[in-house]
Amino acid sequence: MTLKLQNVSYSTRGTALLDDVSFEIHPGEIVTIIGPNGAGKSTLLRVASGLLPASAGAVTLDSLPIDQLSPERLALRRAMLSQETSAQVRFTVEDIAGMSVHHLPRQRRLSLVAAQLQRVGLGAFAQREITSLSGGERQRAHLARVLVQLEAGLQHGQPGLLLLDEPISAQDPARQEQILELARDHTKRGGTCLIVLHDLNWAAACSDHIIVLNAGRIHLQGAACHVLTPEMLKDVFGLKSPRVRTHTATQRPFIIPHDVHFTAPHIGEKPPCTSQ
Ligand SMILES: Nc1ncnc2c1ncn2[C@@H]1O[C@H](COP(=O)(O)OP(=O)(O)OP(=O)(O)O)[C@@H](O)[C@H]1O
Repeated sequence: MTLKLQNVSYSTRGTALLDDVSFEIHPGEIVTIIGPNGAGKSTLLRVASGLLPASAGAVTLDSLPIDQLSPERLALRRAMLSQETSAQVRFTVEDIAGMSVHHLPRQRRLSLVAAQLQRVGLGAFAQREITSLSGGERQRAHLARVLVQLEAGLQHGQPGLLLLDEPISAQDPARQEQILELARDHTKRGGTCLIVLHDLNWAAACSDHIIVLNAGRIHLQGAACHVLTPEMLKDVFGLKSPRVRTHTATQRPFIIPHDVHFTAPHIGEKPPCTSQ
């Protein structure tokens, strides 16, 4: 599934939240969007998913204008994990994960749900109420729902578009790795993936292409090594003294976000890492 945005803008109540955004994602690729709070990342994901209509420009999925796809056809082609995964209602985890495929025969639905709950580490949680889960578990229950939707769509054609808005924000380090591996598995099968990430080192590690969004506009886009520079980190994120190194094994950049400015006031009383 190829996603293409051409000169896309989005405004609401006279405020421009996205301005002239263009990029493409092809099957097999992970593209990440990074940018400061309020840059427009979630808005961009919603416009790319067809949940919000672009005010100007075009969004297409395999050359089809997204606003011409019925909700049913759209649901077979793309699935999105939103940033907000709070739950007030007393659904079970199994109910949540199966929400997008309630129209399928029961056995088929349950087997799809069981497989995806297993993949996100919630195999034993199917009958738990969603309200009883921790924040990280709840986020993974919703991820299972998204994966179920994509698996169901697979029966009707090629692997779809996976849109993830901060999918690792509530996860411990091992789960962060696991979730980004699930995204990579999706692209290895020919799927397409667009992810919003705040963790710049994970963005460096997992992306084929990075889009830096600032104040609704694309500031820069390209490979991690071209995008994640000290200049960009200062200009866009306002970091005072970022350092960028290159991982010797992967040749990808990694960022040390702060230097002596952050630690200096605390130095003096006790060195942080002395042996006993
Ligand atoms: N309905 C709306 N009306 C007015 N402003 C809005 C509306 N929705 C979002 N905004 C504003 O648009 C900007 C972009 O919001 P968005 O949620 O896309 O940012 P983001 O980059 O995802 O931020 P974060 O990193 O904090 O999640 C924010 O300043 C937000 O307050």
